[in-house]
Formats: sequence, structure tokens, C-alpha cells
Amino acid sequence: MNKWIDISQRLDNNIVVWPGDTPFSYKVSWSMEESGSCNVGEITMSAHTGTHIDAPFHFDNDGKRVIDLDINLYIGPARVVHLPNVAKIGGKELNGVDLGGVERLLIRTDAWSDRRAFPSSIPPVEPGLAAYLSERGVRLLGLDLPSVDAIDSKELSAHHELTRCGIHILEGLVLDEVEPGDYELAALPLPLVEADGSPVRAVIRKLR
Ligand SMILES: N[C@@H](CC(=O)c1ccccc1NC=O)C(=O)O
Ligand SMILES: [Zn+2]
Ligand SMILES: [Zn+2]
Repeated sequence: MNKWIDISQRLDNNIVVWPGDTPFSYKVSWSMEESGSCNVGEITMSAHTGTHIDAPFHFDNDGKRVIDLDINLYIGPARVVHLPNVAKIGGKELNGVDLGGVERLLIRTDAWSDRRAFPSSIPPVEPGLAAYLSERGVRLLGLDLPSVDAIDSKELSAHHELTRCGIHILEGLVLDEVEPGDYELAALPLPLVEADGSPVRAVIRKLR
């Protein structure tokens, strides 16, 4: 059976977030006993928690908000490629990877090995990769990392360059068990009108 596979991080009160960012919290703020009929929960979180998409407003005051993003980017065929043990993600690392007809590219690096701790360093996307990918028709880039830029980057050059080239960003995927190949992807953002990012439930299913 061709089942959908969850490639999202679980959202519990222990999930690690960007250093200094709002911790994730879910609690029942109005209990069955208090309300007389039901438990009502309350969620506090950063828009960049776990598996999430970035809107350009995250790094550009004049950039698009989540509601402005085309939902068609986040559903459809996607290719998973495996780049273990890379120091960066650039054209050299993707040399030899067939990107023909690929609109959605998901890269499994395995570089965030212990998800109970925020990584101190990650392989960054080389800004020059954005043009390389867009020339080949890629419109969505997903990674198993908390950012497309280095953790200590303040310029966020890869974020800017991907956006300039029309490539949308999906971060924090869980691809540990996922074999390279062609899949269908669904990772829809919430219809957040003002937000700079959104959590997603990312799922894939093998094509054919
Ligand atoms: N770029 C990262 C998030 C990020 O950079 C960040 C998130 C929360 C608080 C501070 C952050 N960056 C600060 O330099 C992301 O897109 O998820
Ligand atoms: Zn983000
Ligand atoms: Zn980001």
C-alpha cells in the first residue's frame, strides 16, 4: 500500500527552538471541569518552530506574508535527494543529481543528528545555488535543517537569494528514514494573514 509518510517534527513542550526564540507550549487553558463541556487548548509558539515554511517577510519588511504565498507550491511531486556528510549545499554537492522536471526538491543531509538539541552548526545553502536551481525549474527547496543559512548568519544570504530566484523555503523536515526518489508532497502553511512563517504538517507518498 502506498501510504502517506509523516516527515514533520512532533510538536511537544520539549521541541527545541532557535536560541532565544519563544518556546513551544500547548496547554489546556479552559478545562472540561471549568467550562462544563470541553477542554480548550492554547498554543504558544514561534512561527519558525519544527517543520515550517518561511515567508519573505521573515527577512524582508516589504516581503510577502504567509497568506500571499501560492498554496500550489506546497502540494505536488517532489524529489528527495540524499547528501550526507556535506559541509555546504551548493552546485558542486548537487553535481550529478538529476533535477530534470523537479519543481520541489527535498534535501536529506542527516546533519541535524540529535533533534533534542539545537545544532551549533549546519551545512548552509550556498547563495549561488538559488540561480542554479531556478534555472532548472525548482520552486520549492526543503531541508532537514532549521535554516537554509548558517546558524550564526545575520545576512541570511541564502534566504534572500532563494526568494529573489522565486524559490520557496521549507525547513525542519524529518527525512531520516526516507530513501531518495520521487514522491508526492503536501506541506501546507496555515492561512496566517500577517505571519512571517507557518508550521506545516509535511507528508510524502512514493510516486508509482
Ligand atoms: N532563519 C531561521 C530563523 C532565525 O534565523 C531566527 C529565528 C528565531 C529567532 C532568531 C532567529 N535568527 C536570529 O538571528 C528560520 O528561517 O527559521
Ligand atoms: Zn524559518
Ligand atoms: Zn529560514
